[in-house]
Amino acid sequence: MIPADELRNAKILVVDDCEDNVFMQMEILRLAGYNEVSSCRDPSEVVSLHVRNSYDLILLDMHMPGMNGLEVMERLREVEKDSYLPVLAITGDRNFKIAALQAGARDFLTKPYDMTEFQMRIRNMLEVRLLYKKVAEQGRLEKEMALHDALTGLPNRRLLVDRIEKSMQHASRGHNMMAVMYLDLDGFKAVNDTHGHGCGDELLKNVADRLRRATRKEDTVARIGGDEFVIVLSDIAHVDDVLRPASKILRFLSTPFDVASVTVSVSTSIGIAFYPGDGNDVEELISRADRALYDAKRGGKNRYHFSDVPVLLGAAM
Ligand SMILES: Nc1nc2c(ncn2[C@@H]2O[C@H](COP(=O)(O)OP(=O)(O)OP(=O)(O)O)[C@@H](O)[C@H]2O)c(=O)[nH]1
Repeated sequence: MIPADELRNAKILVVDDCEDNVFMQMEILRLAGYNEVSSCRDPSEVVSLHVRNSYDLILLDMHMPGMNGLEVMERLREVEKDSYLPVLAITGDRNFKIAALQAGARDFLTKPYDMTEFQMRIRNMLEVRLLYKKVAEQGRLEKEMALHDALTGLPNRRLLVDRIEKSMQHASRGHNMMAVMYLDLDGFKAVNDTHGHGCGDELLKNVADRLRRATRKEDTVARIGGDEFVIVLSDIAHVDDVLRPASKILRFLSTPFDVASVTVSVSTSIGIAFYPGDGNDVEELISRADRALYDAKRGGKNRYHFSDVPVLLGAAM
């Protein structure tokens, strides 16, 4: 059920060209305890007001000069993204009831209306509207959780695959390159072993923040496992477009972290693969970057290693 204070704070718009009607409805709503009620006497303003304020309920008079309630609803449908029109149609003409419902109104009141009926219908409509919003928000959160890592909030492997695909398509259209950087922290296990798993978790969150800061907004930073991260770099035209962020990341992550009241030090090794030079599909690119990462680890850690740099970037280096 919807808590009473949420109902009282629902946003309501009264639309009627007649000042007396507006006054009376506002009074009834005020007496019923609703705090967020506003009004409008010009039907042509309803859509822009709704876009700005996203009302939970619009009490809409059907007969207004210039634009009737049905026309207002038609325009509201164009802007209402989730196709739920929170409209309670008010009409003195019984023949208008069906047309109003067909146009998308959730309920109607026929004038003259009974005060109690007016209040009950408003309450019922608001309950449904607010429940609908909760369900939609829950769905959005679940979708978000399915694509993000719970600890750091970064994209997970599923979303990463999609981002790499899009970046490859973008590179292909622009006759450009993109790069996949595969990172694995050096010495992370020792942090867990010495300071505990909680401290290790905090460190991973701090690493995620620094990686975000070391990259551009349009790049994707994903966490795909324990201490493993992947970064997608789009619009690569020159080797410097990769060398610069790679060096920055090495520098950022080898700077000590203050976590859980201790200072800990790690570094990172990075393997880098390019599209189209190193592969033409997502899994191949990730696996080439992973192998390059292995070479970086074997080469002494705290460094980056290209998958196939001489072939791809010979001219640029
Ligand atoms: N705190 C924490 N630890 C994790 C998580 N997931 C995996 N781990 C641990 O992370 C460690 C990763 O192992 P390694 O990559 O071999 O550790 P490392 O010391 O960085 O090894 P090198 O890469 O060789 O330097 C393991 O000890 C895992 O148990 C997590 O979500 N939180």
